[in-house]
Amino acid sequence: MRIDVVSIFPEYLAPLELSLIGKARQDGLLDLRVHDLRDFTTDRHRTVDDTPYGGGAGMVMKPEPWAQALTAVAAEGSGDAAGAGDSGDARKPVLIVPSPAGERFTQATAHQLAEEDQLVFACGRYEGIDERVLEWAADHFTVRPMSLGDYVLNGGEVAVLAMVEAIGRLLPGVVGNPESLVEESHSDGLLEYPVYTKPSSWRDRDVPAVLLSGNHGKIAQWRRHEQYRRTAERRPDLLAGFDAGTLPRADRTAF
Ligand SMILES: Nc1nc2cc(Br)ccc2s1
Repeated sequence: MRIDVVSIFPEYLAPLELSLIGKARQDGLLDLRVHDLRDFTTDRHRTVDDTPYGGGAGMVMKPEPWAQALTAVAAEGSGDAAGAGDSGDARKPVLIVPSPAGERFTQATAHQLAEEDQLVFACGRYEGIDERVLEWAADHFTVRPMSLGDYVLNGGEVAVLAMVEAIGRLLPGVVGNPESLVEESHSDGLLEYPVYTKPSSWRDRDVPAVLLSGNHGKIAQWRRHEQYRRTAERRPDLLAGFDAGTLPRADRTAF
């Protein structure tokens, strides 16, 4: 997979050189490139913003630098994709625009995006990007404004760090033990169960006895119960679409 990130603060994306994602890049499992939007300006001041039509506070990101940057990264990516296979049927790259006004990014979204050939992340700043950029981009990209939650940041970079990690860790070979991707929060519609390690008694708090029993059937049942209990307590909204029939019988009406 190829990922391009366009930002006026490319150094914000430096954490993507570390840890699992950094190693995936070194191992050639992920081709991630960060671009400075100002490199696509043409004036001596490398201007990327201007005042909003209709008035109001703050500044809006100018359209032309974005069009230049997105055209460049799409062209680079299509060259890679064409090289990847003789079919030449590379899909349009996906343009992900972090925004409080976007669709909700979930674990399901991460799995879906991990299947794409190229992702391009456009990091807005100020009051946002001129809307005509997203309209224009629809001819060249699948455009997806994306929200991590109902709060406002100062720019899209922090959201991109989170999404790239959530997507990158799903790529083949990135996580050492793929099994660890299976029992995670949201992987089966529920929150994950609590985990424990040595010592079995710590500051007068004991590990649940079932986990020391060696009875794998009971352990699996206890873990499922805990997933459901936690989800009912912390995220009842997730239970709306959940099939309780997959629960141990005693749990089906317990909450
Ligand atoms: N939650 C989010 N807030 C923001 C703010 C700006 Br400015 C750009 C992107 C995002 S995503």
